[in-house]
Amino acid sequence: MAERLSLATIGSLPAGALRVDPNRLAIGIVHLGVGAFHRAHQAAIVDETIEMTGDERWGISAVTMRSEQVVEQLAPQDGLYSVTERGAGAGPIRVIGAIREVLSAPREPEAVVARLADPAVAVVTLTVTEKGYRRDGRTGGLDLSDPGTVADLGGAAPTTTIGLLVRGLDRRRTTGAGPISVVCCDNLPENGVVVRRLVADFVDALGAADLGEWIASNATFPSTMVDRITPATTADDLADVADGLGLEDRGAVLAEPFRQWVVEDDFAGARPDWERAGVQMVSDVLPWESAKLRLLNATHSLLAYTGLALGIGTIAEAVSVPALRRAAERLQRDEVVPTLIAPEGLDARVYGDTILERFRNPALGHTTRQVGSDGSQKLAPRLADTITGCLAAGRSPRASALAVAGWMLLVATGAPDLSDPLADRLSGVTTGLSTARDVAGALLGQRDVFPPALAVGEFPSLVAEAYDALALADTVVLAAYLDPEPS
Ligand SMILES: NC(=O)c1ccc[n+]([C@@H]2O[C@H](COP(=O)([O-])OP(=O)(O)OC[C@H]3O[C@@H](n4cnc5c(N)ncnc54)[C@H](O)[C@@H]3O)[C@@H](O)[C@H]2O)c1
Ligand SMILES: O=P(O)(O)OC[C@@H](O)[C@@H](O)[C@H](O)[C@H](O)CO
Repeated sequence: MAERLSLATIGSLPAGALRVDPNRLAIGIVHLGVGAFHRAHQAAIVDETIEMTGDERWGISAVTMRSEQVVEQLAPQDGLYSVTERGAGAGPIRVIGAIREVLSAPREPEAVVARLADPAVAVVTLTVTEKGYRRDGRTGGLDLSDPGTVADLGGAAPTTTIGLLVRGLDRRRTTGAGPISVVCCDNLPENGVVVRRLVADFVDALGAADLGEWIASNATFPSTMVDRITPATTADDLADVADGLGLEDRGAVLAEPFRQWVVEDDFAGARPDWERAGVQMVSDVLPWESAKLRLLNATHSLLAYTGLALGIGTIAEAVSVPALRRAAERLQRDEVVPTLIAPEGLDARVYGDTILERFRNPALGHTTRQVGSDGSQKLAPRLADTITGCLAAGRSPRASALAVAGWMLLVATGAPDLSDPLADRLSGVTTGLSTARDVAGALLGQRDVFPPALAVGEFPSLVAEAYDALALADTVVLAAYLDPEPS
């Protein structure tokens, strides 16, 4: 059994794997939600920025919001872990030194609040998944009936993302710790605007006007577009990494070589010189976010749900099935591209093609099940603008309807378990319904999942048609659904 990666064993690492000296770094960033994606994306970019600039203020305090597993993975390793790139153009393995502390919000909330209020901390980043924000799907604001939020508002030790964040902001206010920038890195449209609103909703519900004024003058919430396909690490991956590294690394992550981070340049205080590591600082992120969510994430969801319906395990396998590839191309070329305002200089069709190429990466093993999780939180942000745009332009959004139908089929049949926070209620909604039209009508009518515009007009019938085609699990039928004979 190989020794474990830690500060004590870095002397055995392959030459050049660790590029910054972890012992020299101060903590300047708090990250909430230290999952695989943060480790492969923001933390890796921070590490590279420190290497390129020599600015040692930006070590990361990484906070787990729920599971202790990541603490068990990273704390015995002094925060060190490796990033392995997989696929064409993969670079050498890199050990990341940027994470300098690992905290557990459920176990030590006061330590997290104290770190958020540390005057040396100027940036908070977040990847807590779409459901981690506890929004009311109908209004987009904070769900004030959520039990965790209710408890946080009542003054309990905070357990929710927004409750914890607000407690930290309040501590900064009362201690004069200085301005701070809150940088959401979850796949949500206008993610900075979303988090600003949720924080404001929480502060309003507290009735804390002073805090609200302090936040307005001292905190910013830049929106960001984040991109790097990062599957969950498997036991086989860990064994491969140990072979390459010569040390056991239980915190290892694997990702595609591609990565992109577009950040709204609206910071309240200092920030790392991320541009040196290729980050795009822009005045308006929205076109970038829309293009990515509507072309990449929506196509991902389409392949995940149709793939699951056909019993296909990975995205790379799904995109190689001709009928599913046709569905992906149809979604991108016929439904998204004509209804999207692309960022200046981006050819949306070429962007879509490169995304499909990335999905084909056979070395990633990104499962349809992982991509398909939490569908009730993801479908509308990824597809609603495309569907309404097509309907307004007289286009038939057949591929978008297929993605929605695929999700509905899984909800109605209950298999596999996709860990959706609304799973129980939604499967109850479909109990006893026997026709696709009834299932489509009932689920499209869920106001916290879909906007009202999708429940009227031709869209429900299209979803029902797609549902029937997909339920047969026959690629010939699917192909005929996607490209019907002209009547
Ligand atoms: N994995 C990717 O390819 C990728 C790419 C771009 C963006 N993202 C964004 O990052 C998010 C996390 O992805 P990941 O791959 O790190 O997933 P992960 O499962 O490895 O980590 C999820 C993190 O979110 C936290 N979390 C989950 N539910 C929560 C809740 N209800 N409240 C608070 N925290 C909660 C977990 O504790 C964990 O730290 C995604 O949901 C997405 O928004 C992921
Ligand atoms: O991470 P989620 O759960 O929001 O979505 C699943 C995938 O679509 C997503 O993680 C992509 O891999 C990622 O957004 C690529 O940058």
